Amino acid sequence: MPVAEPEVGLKVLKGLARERSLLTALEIMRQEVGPAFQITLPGFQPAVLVGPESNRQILVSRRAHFRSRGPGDPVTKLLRHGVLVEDGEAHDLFRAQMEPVLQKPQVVGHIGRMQQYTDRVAQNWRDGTVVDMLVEMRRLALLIFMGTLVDVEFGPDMERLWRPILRAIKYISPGLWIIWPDMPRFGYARALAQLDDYLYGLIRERRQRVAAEETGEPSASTAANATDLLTPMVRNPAMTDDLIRDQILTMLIAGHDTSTALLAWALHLLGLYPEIMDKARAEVASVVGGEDITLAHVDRLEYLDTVIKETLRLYPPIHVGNRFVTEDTTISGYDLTAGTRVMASIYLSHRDERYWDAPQEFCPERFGPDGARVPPFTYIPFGGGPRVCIGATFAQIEAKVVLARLIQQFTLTSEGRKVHPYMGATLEPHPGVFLRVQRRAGPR
Ligand code: HEM
Repeated sequence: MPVAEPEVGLKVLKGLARERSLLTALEIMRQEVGPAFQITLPGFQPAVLVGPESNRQILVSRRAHFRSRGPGDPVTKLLRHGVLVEDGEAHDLFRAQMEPVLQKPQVVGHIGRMQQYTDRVAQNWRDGTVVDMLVEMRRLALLIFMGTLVDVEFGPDMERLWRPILRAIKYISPGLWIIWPDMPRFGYARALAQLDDYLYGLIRERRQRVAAEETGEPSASTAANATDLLTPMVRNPAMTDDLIRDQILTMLIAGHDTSTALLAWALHLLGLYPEIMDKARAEVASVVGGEDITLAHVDRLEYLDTVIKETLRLYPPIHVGNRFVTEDTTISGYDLTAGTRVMASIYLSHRDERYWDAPQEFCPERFGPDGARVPPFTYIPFGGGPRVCIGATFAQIEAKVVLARLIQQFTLTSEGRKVHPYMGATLEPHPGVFLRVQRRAGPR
């Protein structure tokens, strides 16, 4: 596997110091070394692979030569037997259990609630003030995820659980643990226990609700044709409280932190490019007008769809597919020995000059009818193959509803503050997305 010459190493260090972003380091390595390279830091020597052929082999054709997580990985420690951690049969069983709720016919049933939650968050914005959309979109993504996919009102618990959730995200974000897997992690235990208390409490309540329905007692909602993730799990005798906790926490983290990033990036880019914002607004005005958003509108918001796709290209919230080689294998002609950490760089594939025109530019039109096509597995914001994102449909519908509603209701203008991508659990706009909000006059 190619490695960087010392002078490239120097360039990388300079880039790091200038941009304060590890992505800059990866971009310099890609430019100087090529689409496959090995990082050679003490204790951290992943093989980084870029481009459709590598992506296809890692995600599909040679996937049996990899596993997703190491035992010392904080993701494994936190999410235990969650679908994101498990491989093989256990993975397939958990996944099959959750998939029906995440199909389009079920997800579109949540459009009304997605919009209501958007209104609820936005009603606290004071006209003319500057709002940090990174924070607001997290609030919203949490309300939407819990309200629709867990069927629980999260509002009353938001403030109490805000910090524990951020601690859980920090716990799994890249850090020193990558080179020192057993390092002591102070300052997390209490927050994570608080989150667990909440989740186990939810499971207990749901078991009671389902039991009450089965004995014919009246209850708040019907579990029989549930469209949430929790109720069917509670009904499944094979699912213990621990296993359910692992799946719900997995989905809560994977399902809201990514949406937070996507929505915040999209608003950042729309704020930065007023002419693209104007086009999106014109489309929302002509398709939705002053009405509430319905499935028919969602399907017809084609330009907004390209804005979302292009946002995911430039700033994929999950910017890398991490794998470990379990048996010696070859990817794109490079030999990889068992035990090697492999990073399929979604970020670099999405900016690969071999496949994209002007890859650094924000240009939604490239996903429109006249845009140039790229080879399969070049654009993989949701991964691919059997581990493709289980929430991809949900996330895309949610993004459209939220953005369309905000564009319909508000004029959003950028404060022009510099933003850079920060590698947390997801790729986040750092230090935040500061937009001035002005409620639009006219019919609601
Ligand atoms: C913009 C939003 C989202 C993005 C960009 C995204 C991206 C991804 C990517 C790239 C993967 C594959 C990772 C890999 O192969 O290593 C993935 C997997 C996953 N995503 Fe998402 N995701 C999003 C939203 C969601 C939502 C809303 C949920 C849940 C409701 C979710 C749950 C999961 C789970 C559980 C997996 C693991 C699937 C498996 O291993 O079988 N994601 N996601």
